[in-house]
Amino acid sequence: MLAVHFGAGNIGRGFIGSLLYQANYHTIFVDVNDEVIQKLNEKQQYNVRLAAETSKTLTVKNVSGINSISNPNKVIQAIVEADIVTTAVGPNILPVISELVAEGLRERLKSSKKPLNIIACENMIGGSSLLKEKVMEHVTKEEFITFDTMFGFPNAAVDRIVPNQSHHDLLEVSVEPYYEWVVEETAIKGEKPSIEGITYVSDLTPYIERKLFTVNTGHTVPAYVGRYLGYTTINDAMNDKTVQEIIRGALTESGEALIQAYQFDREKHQAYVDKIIERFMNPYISDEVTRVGRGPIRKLGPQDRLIRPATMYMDVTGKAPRYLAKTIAAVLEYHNETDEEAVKLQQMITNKGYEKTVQLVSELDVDHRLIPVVMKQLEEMKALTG
Ligand SMILES: NC(=O)c1ccc[n+]([C@@H]2O[C@H](COP(=O)([O-])OP(=O)(O)OC[C@H]3O[C@@H](n4cnc5c(N)ncnc54)[C@H](O)[C@@H]3O)[C@@H](O)[C@H]2O)c1
Ligand SMILES: O=P(O)(O)OC[C@@H](O)[C@@H](O)[C@H](O)[C@H](O)CO
Repeated sequence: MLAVHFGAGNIGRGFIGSLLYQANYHTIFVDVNDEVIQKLNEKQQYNVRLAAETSKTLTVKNVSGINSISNPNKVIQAIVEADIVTTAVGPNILPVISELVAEGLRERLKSSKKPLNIIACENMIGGSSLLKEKVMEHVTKEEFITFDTMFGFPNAAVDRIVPNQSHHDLLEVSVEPYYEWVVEETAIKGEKPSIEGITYVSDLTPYIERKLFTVNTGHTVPAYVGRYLGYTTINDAMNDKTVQEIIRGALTESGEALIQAYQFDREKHQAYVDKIIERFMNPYISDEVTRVGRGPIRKLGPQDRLIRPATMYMDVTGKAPRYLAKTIAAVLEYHNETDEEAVKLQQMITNKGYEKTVQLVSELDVDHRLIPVVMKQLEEMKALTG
């Protein structure tokens, strides 16, 4: 069995790659990082270490790599032979890989009648649907129906904290023990991939929203409020009383929105929140606030982890989401010269001001009630820290 996985980064190697190996796949990683690709081909294996009190190590074998810049034809051939295609490249890169995926699928149709599923494992709503939309932009009208019939793009939710790595061995990855991979069964074409660790569901929406608006919403608090307060790691930020108050408050607000939208059981949802806070405090993982805070413009997007739960909360309760607004205010104060989106956000703020910037990036109506709530929290935050 052959898996082609785009993105040999943290979650690619540390999560998807390890489950594929355990399900007896040979995984070809496709990446633009030549150093990682060369090492994968040289070693053909790597270690995944569980960051816990009793650390266990899994050696992931049967792996190789292709550099998609220097060897696009090899990627196309790999897609021809694949039994599954997965991605973990980041939401902004899905459009970038779409043409190559389309070429691979087109080539496959010349010699195979076997359906194929392409699963985007990204932190976003509708990741595989977006990839499908972008792939279809490279397909002719005549090809469209065949592509649509033969190739499934089931959406997915993936959860495992995999920080940036700094091991002597370039391929080694430390990961938290917890994981969850939920896939939309109804969009599968042909046989359902048998991979232990995947939970198939008929409607992914409650799962992806629960994950994104709890794990990722929660994560923004130690990242942005933590950075504002001068912390560099998530663990250190999580030990701060202000961060603890804001994370509990923000997750109560997003929780209320989710509970009312999907009729989640309150007690079970609270247990889910408590478990997540515990995961953020895992002393065996060191995660940087700049990794978790990367891409602040994406994170202020209309469907993403802050704006969407904040507007859902306002819609269901009629109240102002104080803690989510505080966190959005902290995003507006996020400075990081090495993060392109952070630089762009600050340039927008300099040119257009806070209010216009938040309105533009969140795509909220100019008179949306959330905007003054965020501005009020921003003022309070600045007054507190002088
Ligand atoms: N790290 C986590 O804790 C975690 C958990 C769940 C989901 N995710 C999601 O997984 C995705 C990847 O995150 P990550 O943390 O692994 O990031 P990462 O930066 O470690 O990995 C991304 C990889 O994609 C590669 N890449 C970039 N452009 C490419 C291209 N054109 N073709 C092929 N590969 C390309 C990069 O070189 C890199 O190796 C994101 O959507 C993220 O939100 C991450
Ligand atoms: O990957 P991002 O940039 O969307 O979000 C940063 C973190 O919140 C994220 O990577 C989490 O660690 C992960 O989603 C946990 O499952």
